[in-house]
Amino acid sequence: MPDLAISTRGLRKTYRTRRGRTVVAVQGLDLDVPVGGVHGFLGPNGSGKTTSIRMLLGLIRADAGTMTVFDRPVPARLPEVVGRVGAIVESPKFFPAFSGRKNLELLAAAIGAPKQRVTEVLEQTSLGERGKDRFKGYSLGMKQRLAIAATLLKDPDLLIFDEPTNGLDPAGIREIRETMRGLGDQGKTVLVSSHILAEVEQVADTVSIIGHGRLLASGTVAEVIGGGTTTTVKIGVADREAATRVLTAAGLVVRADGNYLLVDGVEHPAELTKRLADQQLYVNELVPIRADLESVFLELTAGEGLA
Ligand SMILES: Nc1ncnc2c1ncn2[C@@H]1O[C@H](COP(=O)(O)OP(=O)(O)OP(=O)(O)O)[C@@H](O)[C@H]1O
Repeated sequence: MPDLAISTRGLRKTYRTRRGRTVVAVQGLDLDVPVGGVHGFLGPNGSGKTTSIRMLLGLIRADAGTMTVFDRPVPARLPEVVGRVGAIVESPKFFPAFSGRKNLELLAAAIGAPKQRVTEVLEQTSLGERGKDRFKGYSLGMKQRLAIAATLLKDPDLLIFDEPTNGLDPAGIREIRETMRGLGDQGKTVLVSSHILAEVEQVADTVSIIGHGRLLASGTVAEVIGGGTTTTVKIGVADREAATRVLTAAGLVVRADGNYLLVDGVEHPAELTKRLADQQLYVNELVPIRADLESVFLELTAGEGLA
């Protein structure tokens, strides 16, 4: 077993809504995050990611279960490790009229971080040149990177980012991804939650997939992809609409891809061609696509999280 930055066992949290309804947000979550590298914490909206992160950070109390951060039971011994943890759970507040650098200098002074750290963290988040510009002129991606820079001030070993790319354009998403990859490569542990697999697949070393507050799969990206028994195939067929109807009725997930169809969850491609041929629909091209995390995710979380 590798060294773990985070470990939870049987973690559980129930909310009571104002109308008296009970919502089980996290139900018996077992999560292991190895030390070093980027770990994707993945699940559909409402699957319990934010709730789990808030419990780990001691922001809300768990109903049951155990958690450790760097082998210390939390929340009991959180004070011993809190200095090694940086998190962005909600967007921090910065002064709009001050530059990014000035904002960071104020924060550094408040937490007792050396002033030269500010230059380092601006570099680490590729904000170096724009550090002297006013915060209010920053793009959303730059604001988010400044938030990451702020968490880096105290040089934490574990960084926790809850949906850091929400609302960003593709360029902003790429910048955040590169920042996370850089941190992982330096030996930091980065836990990043997301409901969008494509974003995390490219950057994560290991992943945990959750649904309805429970662990559905975990391991290296290759292990999780390899664990699926089915694959995605790309097919060319003249009447795509009719083919979609036939395949959907057979329980397969069909997506349009230009003049082709992508069919997820295929066990035997031959069966698919036979099914279509039975309806006088003839496949003129069939290419098995490497199983990707997206199709594994869709399979694992089918029907999950739509509370
Ligand atoms: N304060 C609360 N009171 C009542 N129910 C809540 C509260 N916070 C979260 N929930 C419910 O708990 C479940 C898990 O929510 P949570 O925010 O942890 O999921 P998530 O995976 O982070 O989703 P998202 O990606 O949408 O943030 C959802 O059904 C949500 O509606």
